[in-house]
Amino acid sequence: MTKNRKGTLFVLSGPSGAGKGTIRARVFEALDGLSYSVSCTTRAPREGERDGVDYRFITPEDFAARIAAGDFLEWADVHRHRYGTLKSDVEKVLNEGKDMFLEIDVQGALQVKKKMPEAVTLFVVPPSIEVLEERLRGRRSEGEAELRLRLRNAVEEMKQRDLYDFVVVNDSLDEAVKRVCRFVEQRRQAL
Ligand SMILES: Nc1ncnc2c1ncn2[C@@H]1O[C@H](COP(=O)(O)OP(=O)(O)OP(=O)(O)O)[C@@H](O)[C@H]1O
Ligand SMILES: Nc1nc2c(ncn2[C@@H]2O[C@H](COP(=O)(O)O)[C@@H](O)[C@H]2O)c(=O)[nH]1
Repeated sequence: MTKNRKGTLFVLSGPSGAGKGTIRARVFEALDGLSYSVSCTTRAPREGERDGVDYRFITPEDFAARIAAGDFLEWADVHRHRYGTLKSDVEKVLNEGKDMFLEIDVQGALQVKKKMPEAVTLFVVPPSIEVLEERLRGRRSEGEAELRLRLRNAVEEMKQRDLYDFVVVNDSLDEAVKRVCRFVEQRRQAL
């Protein structure tokens, strides 16, 4: 039987290093029928990242052209780079009745909620700034200046958490994944 309802858009947000990507990967293993929106970014690929899988890596010129063309559902300058979600990707998946996850920063999440109040927003909080720093350092993905910038931005981003539909503290990963899965399932069943 084909579903004629639109899919649900889940927006996973929170500071860099809070664990969004880690939680999302585990939620996708646990739950069926979720799609992921591959964002565009002007940042350079990290070791192991693949174009079209982790991000669409595009030039600042291409990014600007896409803004001018109105291609983005949301976009933002985050930690000195640009990131954006393509409207066409989201519309296609939701119109097929499938549920989709975005994994984006706070500015982007608030833009989406304004345009699509029916979107469901989730905020991942690290147990503390000290633990966030440890985890970011452990990931070894940024140099010192970029890491310090991400930590400074985290303090401001965390002040926005009350604007979200659901907040999860990522202390024990298993617990955080369980809570997010339970919340997503409840939202899916409520429709
Ligand atoms: N509950 C946890 N306990 C210990 N380490 C964790 C936990 N959750 C995530 N991590 C580790 O913390 C680091 C940051 O996690 P992750 O990359 O998922 O964060 P993120 O929010 O997606 O970051 P970004 O926004 O920069 O992409 C990773 O090395 C990850 O393995
Ligand atoms: N507003 C948007 N933010 C995005 C998007 N894709 C990723 N992000 C966020 O940017 C930071 C940094 O990411 P990183 O991969 O360089 O560590 C992080 O908070 C991401 O969630 C997007 O399309 N729009």
